[in-house]
Amino acid sequence: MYAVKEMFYTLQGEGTHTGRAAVFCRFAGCNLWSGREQDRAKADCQFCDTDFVGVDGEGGGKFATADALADACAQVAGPSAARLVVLTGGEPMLQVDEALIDALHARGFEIAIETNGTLPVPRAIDWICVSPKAGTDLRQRSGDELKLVYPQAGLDPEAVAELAFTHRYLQPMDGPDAKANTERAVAYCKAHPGWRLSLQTHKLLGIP
Ligand SMILES: C[S@@+](CC[C@H](N)C(=O)[O-])C[C@H]1O[C@@H](n2cnc3c(N)ncnc32)[C@H](O)[C@@H]1O
Ligand SMILES: Nc1nc2[nH]cc(C(=O)O)c2c(=O)[nH]1
Ligand code: SF4
Ligand SMILES: [Mg+2]
Repeated sequence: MYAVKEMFYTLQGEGTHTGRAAVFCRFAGCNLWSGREQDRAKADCQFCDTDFVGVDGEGGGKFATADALADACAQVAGPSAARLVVLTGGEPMLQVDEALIDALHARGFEIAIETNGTLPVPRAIDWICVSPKAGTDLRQRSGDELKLVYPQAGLDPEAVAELAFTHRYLQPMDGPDAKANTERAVAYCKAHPGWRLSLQTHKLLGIP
């Protein structure tokens, strides 16, 4: 059984594939925060911008089998739509398994994942984006893109710069200090050109 908060068709807003049409499948639940506001201050990840609690969002629900969930992803995309699916959450690696990967591939999907890296990701996934969180145990230490939310107290970019990722991004932390965080991220990228800036362009556009 898979618990999905919401599923929607939009443009990837972040990272290398910014601007690419994709189905987003947002799994319910995370191992670094309950998702309840009253728990945020004591959570392992305190800056989350996402509601991943429950299965009540648009296109969300409980899916009994991998085939049922993959069929739903195909339906959200529509017949002529892009065959890219982004598995996110919450923390998708709490639920993603080989059966789902196979079922999505069988329907012609290229599979990308957005993960906090605390759980290993199967290499059968086509695009692995890891976004490490300060103070957590990073187990997925390689992949296609490293997307560090910046700044994070206790997690300097230098500490993860040598990990085996093809692309490295700083993504300004959204929230009350978004403007200052963006300025700091710009300055860091200028001083350390191995890092590029990732903006959350869907927020700028006002799309999901
Ligand atoms: C909501 S998370 C879900 C996937 C996974 N749990 C993770 O953290 O990577 C999706 C992406 O949004 C980023 N993100 C979450 N809150 C953010 C914020 N306040 N500002 C900028 N990026 C944020 C995460 O770091 C991650 O790259
Ligand atoms: N458009 C859009 N792009 C995204 N890239 C990563 C997202 C996420 O929440 O994982 C996200 C999202 O929520 N919307
Ligand atoms: S790990 Fe990801 S989903 Fe979980 S609380 Fe942090 S940003 Fe949100
Ligand atoms: Mg998001």
